[in-house]
Amino acid sequence: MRQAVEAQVLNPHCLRQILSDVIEEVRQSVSQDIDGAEILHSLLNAAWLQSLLKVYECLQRYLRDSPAPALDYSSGLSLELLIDIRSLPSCSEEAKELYHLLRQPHLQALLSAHDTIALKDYEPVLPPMPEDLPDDEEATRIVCLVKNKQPLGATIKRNEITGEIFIARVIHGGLADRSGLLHAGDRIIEVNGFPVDGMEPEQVIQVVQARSHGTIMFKVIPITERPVHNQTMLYVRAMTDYSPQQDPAIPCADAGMSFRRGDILEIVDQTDALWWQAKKLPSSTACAGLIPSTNLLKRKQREFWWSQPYQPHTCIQTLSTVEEEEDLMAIDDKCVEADEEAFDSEELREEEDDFRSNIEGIYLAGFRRSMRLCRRRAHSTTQPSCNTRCPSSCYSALNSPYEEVVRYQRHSEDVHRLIVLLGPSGVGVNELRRRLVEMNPNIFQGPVPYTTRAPRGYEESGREYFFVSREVFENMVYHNRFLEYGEHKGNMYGTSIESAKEVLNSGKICVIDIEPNALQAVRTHELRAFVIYLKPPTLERLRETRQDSYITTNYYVNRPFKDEDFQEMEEAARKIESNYWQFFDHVIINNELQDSCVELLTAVMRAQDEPQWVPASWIRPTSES
Ligand SMILES: Nc1ncnc2c1ncn2[C@@H]1O[C@H](COP(=O)(O)OP(=O)(O)OP(=O)(O)O)[C@@H](O)[C@H]1O
Repeated sequence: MRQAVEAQVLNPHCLRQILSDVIEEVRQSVSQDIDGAEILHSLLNAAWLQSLLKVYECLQRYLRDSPAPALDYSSGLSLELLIDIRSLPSCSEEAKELYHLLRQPHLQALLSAHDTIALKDYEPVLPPMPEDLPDDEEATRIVCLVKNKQPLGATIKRNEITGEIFIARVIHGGLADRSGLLHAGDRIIEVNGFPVDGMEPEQVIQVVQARSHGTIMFKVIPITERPVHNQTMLYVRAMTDYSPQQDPAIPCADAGMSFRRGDILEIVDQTDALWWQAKKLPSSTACAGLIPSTNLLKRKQREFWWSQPYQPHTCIQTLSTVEEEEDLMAIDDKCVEADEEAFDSEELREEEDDFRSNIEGIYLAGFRRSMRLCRRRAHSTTQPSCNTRCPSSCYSALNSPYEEVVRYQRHSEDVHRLIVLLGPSGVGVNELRRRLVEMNPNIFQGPVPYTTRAPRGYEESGREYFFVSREVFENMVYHNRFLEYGEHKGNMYGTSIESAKEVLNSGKICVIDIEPNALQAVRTHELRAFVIYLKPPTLERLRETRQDSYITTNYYVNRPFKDEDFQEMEEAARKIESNYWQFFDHVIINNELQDSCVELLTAVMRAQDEPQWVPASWIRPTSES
């Protein structure tokens, strides 16, 4: 067998046959459960290997046949033909088709490429090798790079004692990297014939940039031992904004990459402890950019905290301060305290509103006004008590500037992902949630909330609410069983984790709306929340679209929107976005109601059926989560 194989290898056309024989043999090993056979089988079966073999066969055939071009002026010939056909007094259908084909830009490009190869007219012509090369060829290397519009893709540094210039890093996917000839640690002796020892790095760059195109010749002493790096693929979600142009510490601002909170980054190189290389996804460029490492960014964030009052413009933007958070809550507290009695006079209308949540015998739980009003004063479980439920996963996302993410595709037999809607008060969260549930109550459902208030005559426990005693409610709070809860007119209201899980376990898609500060409670391994942010449109569009809409305020059950309401909504949206944008999986600008409904439905179905980026800890839960 071995001899036969060796004989056949000489004949490249048989390679594919040999490969398929080997695959067959390995397949038998797979069925015998032999260790490693499965990996080998999938490797040998890979489409790229088959393609590679085809290319190899073509090249072999080329070597054997040594084809020569029949002519080297096919573009000119095609032009002559076009002129001839056009000058014909009348032409056949075939001639017309030929004329049409020859005029196609793709065919003209192909003919032009053919002529270039036939004439061996290769660009650019590299300069001749310098004559004064040292005898020891290993000691120096001459590298000629052809410069195009792309930057060189390497940064340099100077040894302050010796004045020698070294390549500090090679940017992944850049010109230098793709050449495979320059490496971090190589010492540069000359650039385009100029000795660079003793020069400042900026002067060296000027020499490099002096030629905007053509070739750049480096004489380098290659680093003797190149470190071997086993780079692992890492994807992260940025939890902060970063701008290299505003970062004085970056080694080369032009090589830096800016990003915004929520951007997904592919980290392609972590060899440097301070500066990583990354690409923003979806990426259209092969070249990576420099970004600060986790440790460096954390350090910058700490420095930012200390210098905040004095340094308004900075390269990073961190999460909100505690004061800002309190400010968001303070407006509601003031309003409620100012006119607590106004609610009593609206009691009847509140009940009427309750009835609207019953369509054709189906009760839509969780849309009650009392529940909505109480949430404005809500205390999120994430504040004091989350520590016991998710000690690291809740806070790590807030503390770490990058959150590791993985691509997750829900299996059809898995429970659905929790759908979370949030937005500034009045933007339309309830309206859209209600419309979604009403669209198909057999698919979409909200969780049944808990309350300590007494049931009314028509209410049933487990339908509108779970009616529990204050003692039971407080016990649930103590055990972190609420995603969020609050108090309204002396009664407690809350949405429990179990209520949401119950809907999910029944096979339905659970749709809830929460206040932003409860976000960390839903971003867990078990709920795998998909967060949809409803953003208000411009003030102008709000005025136009909300003419027949009503706002639920702390004073009035329903009243038309005023301009101040729209301004407050915009302001609240701005604060939510500046604090929580990185957690949004999808953003809907709630402009036209009908369009928003369609977009919501599409996003919800995509969340369930298409791959999404989710925190890696959801898929590889740590012992704490
Ligand atoms: N795109 C829209 N165009 C016109 N009116 C809308 C639109 N979206 C919502 N509305 C209306 O705006 C009003 C407020 O909406 P909704 O009650 O859903 O607000 P919300 O975001 O739930 O705020 P809150 O939690 O304070 O009640 C309702 O009358 C609703 O019908």
